[in-house]
Amino acid sequence: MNPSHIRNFAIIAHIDHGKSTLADRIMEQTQTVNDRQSKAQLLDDLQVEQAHGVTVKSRTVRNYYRADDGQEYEYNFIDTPGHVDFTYEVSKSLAASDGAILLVDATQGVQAQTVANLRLAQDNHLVVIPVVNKIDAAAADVDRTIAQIRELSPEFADVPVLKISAKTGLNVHDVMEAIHTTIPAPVGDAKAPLKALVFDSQYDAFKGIIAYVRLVDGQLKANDNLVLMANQQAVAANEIGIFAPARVTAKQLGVGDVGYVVTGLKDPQALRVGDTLTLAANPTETALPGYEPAQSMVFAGFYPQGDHYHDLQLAVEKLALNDTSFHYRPENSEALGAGFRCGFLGIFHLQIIRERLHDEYGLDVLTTAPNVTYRVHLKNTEDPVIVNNPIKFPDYSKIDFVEEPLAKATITTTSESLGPVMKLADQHRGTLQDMNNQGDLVVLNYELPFAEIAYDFFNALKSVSHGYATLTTALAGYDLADVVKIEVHVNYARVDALSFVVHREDAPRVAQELVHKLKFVIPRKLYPMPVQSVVEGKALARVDVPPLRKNAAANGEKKSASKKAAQLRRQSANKRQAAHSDIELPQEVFNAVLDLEK
Ligand SMILES: Nc1nc2c(ncn2[C@@H]2O[C@H](COP(=O)(O)OP(=O)(O)OP(=O)(O)O)[C@@H](O)[C@H]2O)c(=O)[nH]1
Repeated sequence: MNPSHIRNFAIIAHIDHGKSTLADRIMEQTQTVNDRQSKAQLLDDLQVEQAHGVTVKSRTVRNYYRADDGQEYEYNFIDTPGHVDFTYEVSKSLAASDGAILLVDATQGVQAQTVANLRLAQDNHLVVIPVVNKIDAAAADVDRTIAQIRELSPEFADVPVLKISAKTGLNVHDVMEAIHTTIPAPVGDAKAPLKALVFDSQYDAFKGIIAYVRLVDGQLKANDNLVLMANQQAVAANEIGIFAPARVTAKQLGVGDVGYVVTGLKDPQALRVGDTLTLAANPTETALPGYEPAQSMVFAGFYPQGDHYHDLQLAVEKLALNDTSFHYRPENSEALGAGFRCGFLGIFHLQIIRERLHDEYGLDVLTTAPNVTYRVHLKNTEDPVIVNNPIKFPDYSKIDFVEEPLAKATITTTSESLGPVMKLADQHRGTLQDMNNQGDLVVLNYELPFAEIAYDFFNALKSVSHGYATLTTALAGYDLADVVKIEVHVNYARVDALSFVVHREDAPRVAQELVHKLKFVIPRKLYPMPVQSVVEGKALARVDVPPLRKNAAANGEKKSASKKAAQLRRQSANKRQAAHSDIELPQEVFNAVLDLEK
């Protein structure tokens, strides 16, 4: 299609404000999907997405729209995730778009993520169409929401704000029209050498790596010989096509088109999102700017259960290709053997990756307690040691001082919950930087240690604010931290995979809580086993895991024969387990560490 009739746009919004619902309506109105395909949510097809009701991966779909002016337009839209952990996915989608629809729920008004996503869109110089959604809902306050939108940015001061219900379809037609009248057509040179941005990728079991591309200049034809500019990797365009929303093959893609290339590459490391694809025979001179790689904020160990190391290796490689903000590298633990140290954008991201391993690869992994990256300065050395695995935390006698990452956290909340929210931030060592009002909401800027928000801060925030407060975070640098490593010894032997780092003042309390939790989850042996929390060489807390029950056959209690037999069976099962390895570490043991109030 002529580029003047193409529109590439993203839909951005706060979580649950209705992006996926609007995407479904757009596909219906353009007959991209027929009724038979029309499930409740067409786009959120990952199992994790349906389970949590949130979008995790961005999606791309091409639609053809016959506009009121009689012309046909090609609408490529990219549905984006709304959860704070997935901002990186949003910025990738925006780099492939020329405009964005900013959706605001009329029952909730402007929220923190609305503001954050609008900033991202403005950073990418996108034209933004403001839209109020859910006007059908009883609790909708349309006028207030419009007033809030106008306050958000001078560019909204006197543009029309559309009022729709994505659920009923009311006024969605106005959005369809605004897209071609407001968002600019892509600009590019069809005669120049091919220049295509790889903005996402996916691993297909049969076809290998599939690159999602947006063409900037030139043309791309099936069977072209291509090259990835970052590492000069050769790529054969075995198959090219578009998303409708499933993949549909095409013969050629032109300026402004969004589509896919089946690269034939099998090694998940071979392709980096953000790279530029060009023709091998006639390459473009300069690559596109690409993106900064996402920075992992939270780390945890993944270990296979049973004999599945290689399955886990393949699975994490493929997941990392599909989700470029997920990082991994091999690591070893004395207690658990070979596994991976994985980096995530946040705890919710960790949870999603675990669930995807389960749903998409049938793998259940043991997950060690998450932690942030510490900079440990040793005595008599210049450069700090970077530690993102507590096992590697240096011995306290060698440490001069430690620094931990600080987060700049922006909390948006209602004035009613201001008190409890500030108290919570205080309890988590937050320092208030500034505070201002945005309509009926209060925006608080805090600096607080990343470790404090890495665990359950978000859930606690939701609970003290009755679900209203939202949070966005960014790395603000590093700061001195008085932290210590807690080691767990079971039966006088250190279990390395259970080590974690806490603030010194919390150590005595956490050490006590931990051993009491472990008492009930460490599998029992025939003899009592001491469990100790050790900090800087001293045992701060101890409990004894009681031995397995007395021998059922030998005890003198009067019991019916069948009860005795059942008890014997249970007991021999326990014995078999105990004989297996010295100390077994089921996930519950790690959960005891995960659930601690640190
Ligand atoms: N009443 C009403 N409910 C709506 C409307 N649009 C969406 N919803 C509901 O709002 C909820 C969230 O909608 P989604 O489309 O899943 O929201 P989303 O923004 O895609 O959410 P994430 O993918 O999690 O970021 C769903 O229960 C929808 O049925 C609307 O116009 N009116």
